[in-house]
Amino acid sequence: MTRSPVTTPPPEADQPAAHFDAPPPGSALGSHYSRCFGCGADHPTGLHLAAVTPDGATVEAEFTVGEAHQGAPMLAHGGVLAAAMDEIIGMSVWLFQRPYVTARLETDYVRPVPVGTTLHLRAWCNGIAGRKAYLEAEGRIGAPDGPVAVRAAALFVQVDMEHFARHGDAAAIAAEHHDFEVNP
Ligand SMILES: CCCCCCCCCC(=O)SCCNC(=O)CCNC(=O)[C@H](O)C(C)(C)COP(=O)(O)OP(=O)(O)OC[C@H]1O[C@@H](n2cnc3c(N)ncnc32)[C@H](O)[C@@H]1OP(=O)(O)O
Repeated sequence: MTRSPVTTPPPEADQPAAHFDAPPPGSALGSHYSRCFGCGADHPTGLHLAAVTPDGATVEAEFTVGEAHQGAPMLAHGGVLAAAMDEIIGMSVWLFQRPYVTARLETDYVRPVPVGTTLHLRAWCNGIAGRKAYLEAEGRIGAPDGPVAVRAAALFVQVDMEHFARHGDAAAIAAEHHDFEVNP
């Protein structure tokens, strides 16, 4: 992965550890918002990613590129692929049971991804320093050990729930959302 210093954990970063209340190994993570473009079941044209954590430390999901996702003829749009990477990384910080948002997302496009391809997405955290989480993801063609098509590195920053309540409906967020434990 070509990564800038912004998405590289500093030497003093802590090793990430899942929250005691995080989804256990082998379980599905569910959607963080039903109308989310990345994971919401109610989004009419979204990516509909459904992530699982096989081990409590990484998350995985599959994304099949459809005709609605084209950039060049019969090839996936780079922005859609970046959205998929953002989403799978966003799901991986769920393991910490704290609200984070993307501050920076860096993406390497390694191979073209034709319509009809199933990308196997995987994300994990490389370190946490204060409010900052340093994360990475990859998308492989056709199988979990298939050729890498996309890589991403990201800096996510922890926020409080007010961040979302300022623009969304606070009651609706509370009704469908996990109760994040901000001070475990
Ligand atoms: C209901 C639950 C829903 C769950 C949501 C899942 C989301 C899925 C992923 C997404 O798509 S999120 C949507 C896209 N992202 C955004 O809309 C975030 C927009 N940006 C912001 O809201 C603010 O800029 C941000 C919260 C990221 C930071 O603002 P703050 O005022 O809270 O913090 P500050 O600016 O002091 O930055 C904190 C630290 O992060 C660093 N930082 C922030 N943004 C950075 C950046 N872009 N690049 C590099 N460093 C950055 C900043 O330098 C600083 O470092 P130090 O602590 O070392 O001084």
